[in-house]
Amino acid sequence: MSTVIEVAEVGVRFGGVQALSGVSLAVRRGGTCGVIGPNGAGKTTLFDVVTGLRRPTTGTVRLDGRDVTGTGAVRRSRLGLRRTFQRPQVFGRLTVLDNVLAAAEWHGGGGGLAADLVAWPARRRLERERRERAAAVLDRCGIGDLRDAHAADLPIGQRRMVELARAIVDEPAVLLLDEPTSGLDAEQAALFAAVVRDLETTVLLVEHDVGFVMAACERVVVLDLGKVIADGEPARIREDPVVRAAYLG
Ligand SMILES: Nc1ncnc2c1ncn2[C@@H]1O[C@H](COP(=O)(O)OP(=O)(O)OP(=O)(O)O)[C@@H](O)[C@H]1O
Repeated sequence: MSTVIEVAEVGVRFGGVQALSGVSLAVRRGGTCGVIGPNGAGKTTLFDVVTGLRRPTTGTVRLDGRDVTGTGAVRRSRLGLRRTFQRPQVFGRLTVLDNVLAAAEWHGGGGGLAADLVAWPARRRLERERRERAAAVLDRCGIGDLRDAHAADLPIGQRRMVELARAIVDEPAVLLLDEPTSGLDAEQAALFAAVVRDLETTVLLVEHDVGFVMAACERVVVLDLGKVIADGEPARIREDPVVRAAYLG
């Protein structure tokens, strides 16, 4: 099984603070990996390095075998990387369905008015398929009945589900989730974990809620003081004495 996300010997230094040192991890195609660790462990910094918001001081990042260490966030998104944010980013004035449609790529092509007229039936079919795809994703995320609501009127938990629907509607190659459960109630968190587990996408997530990470991820990496102190299956991580001492207590 090939590796899609590969972080090799990454170090990040902020002045006198070594936020990450010698961090390596690899996520296989279709795998779901969660990163946990106490406050200040370096989770956000690692996330920013993978999304392209921060260039590491040392080490390399590869996406699907391609070295992207010096590649910006926009270009990484063109390579099929999508992310969500700690505060959900949605268009408040648009309906829930339109939020997802705005994120769903339009494969109908350009060509102006003449091309529009000639290709009209085919484009109408593509548009219908796109709407069906968007509606199906909303159902999957448990917000199908909210399709006509304005995103701004929704509580944060539902807005987070809208953001997830937007992120997965095009079945991205790689999905990064930053603190996905903040604002979710227990039922929404369970649904979120189930949706993420069923994705064929390769997923890396950073999260405080250890229970969620154990439920949603097949792999867990534990950071402490900028270093990987454990990396393995949830059951093993839960029992790991080093992790218990540093973090789980
Ligand atoms: N821009 C910055 N300038 C200086 N130091 C920083 C910067 N960003 C992070 N740090 C430091 O790097 C270390 C790792 O921070 P980071 O935010 O990555 O940890 P974290 O695990 O995400 O923490 P939290 O769980 O609190 O969000 C901390 O010591 C932090 O103070």
